[in-house]
Amino acid sequence: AVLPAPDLTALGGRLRTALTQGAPGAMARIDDRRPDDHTTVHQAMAGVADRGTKEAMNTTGRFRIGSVTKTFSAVVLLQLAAEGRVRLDNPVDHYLPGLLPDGRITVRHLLNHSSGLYDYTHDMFARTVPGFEAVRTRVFTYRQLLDLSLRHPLTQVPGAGHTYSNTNFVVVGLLIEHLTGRPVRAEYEDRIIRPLKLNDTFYVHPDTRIPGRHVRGYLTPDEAGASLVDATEQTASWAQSAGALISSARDLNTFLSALLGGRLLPAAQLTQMRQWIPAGTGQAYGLGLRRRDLSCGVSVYGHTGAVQGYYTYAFTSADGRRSLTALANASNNGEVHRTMLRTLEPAFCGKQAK
Ligand SMILES: C[C@@H](NC(=O)[C@@H](C)NC(=O)CCCC[C@H](NC(=O)C[NH3+])C(=O)[O-])C(=O)O
Repeated sequence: AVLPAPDLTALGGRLRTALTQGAPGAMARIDDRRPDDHTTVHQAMAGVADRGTKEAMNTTGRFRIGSVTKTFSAVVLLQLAAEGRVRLDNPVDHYLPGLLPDGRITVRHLLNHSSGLYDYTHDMFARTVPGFEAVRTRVFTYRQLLDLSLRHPLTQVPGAGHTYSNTNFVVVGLLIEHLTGRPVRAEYEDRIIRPLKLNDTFYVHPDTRIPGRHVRGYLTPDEAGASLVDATEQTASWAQSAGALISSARDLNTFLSALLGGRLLPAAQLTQMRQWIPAGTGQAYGLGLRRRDLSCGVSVYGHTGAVQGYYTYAFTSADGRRSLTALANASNNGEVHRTMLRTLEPAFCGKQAK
């Protein structure tokens, strides 16, 4: 179905609102492949990419994409499933005996966040800035992150519904490395980054630097009125296969368009990825993929990301012809998060009745 033209005025308004709510900068890029197969690129930006130099926000800089990484990890595991090297409904125990405390947890439970594994980031970041400072240069093994989770009992019976947990995609990373004998970086590069020519997309863990031209990210402390913390440099080792990729608006739009356009996974696996379980009002979760149902009746597919200093929103239409990536270089700021989610409507529903 042909979508209405994006409402760029409303989109720009949302970005400016995010600035009034505390984001140093915000931007959005829409790639729109029309029926005649010409692609139009729309861009909007506001504020600064760097509070020190006052460099203007831009849509070409690289940034930390947080949990949008989970969609990349899910694609790798689903490609392995297509190659017959893993079965989604096998228990994780079948591949990694004794790793998890409950033999009922399957590979699918990891990918749709229904395993019940406790999310260790709840403890790690209970106090936002001290928690970040304690881990920003640390390097964790997957096993250490899993051990932090296993200090807590399962939060639910495996398969009993969607309960989001970063731990699930740490185990996915462990599983990918076990099945392939290679680091997840090599699998991202060989299966996604190189084939799609994602030249702004990197997995540099545990290096703390963002390669090349990038947007600086600013963490909002819990204490009202406290100064923003420049969180640009970190190992992101607390996240790894759950959130440590670096990318750009162009590359994420290319990635999601290719994914929903059927150019990354065989049809059978894309169908599995779109097996939805409810995940809140107008939301559902598939396998490493979020679905959001917009007010105009359009559903969009992708993922959000929240890593210190960066909020990412990356979604595409059902056929992958229109993709939006929006970024605010702020985090731990609920108002900015809610405002940036409201870039989806102008991007995919166009002009709304006032
Ligand atoms: C939401 C998003 N999830 C992610 O991107 C994952 C990688 N991030 C988190 O789980 C939040 C970590 C804390 C961020 C910190 N917050 C705090 O420290 C709060 N005390 C911050 O906002 O920077 C998703 O899946 O959609």
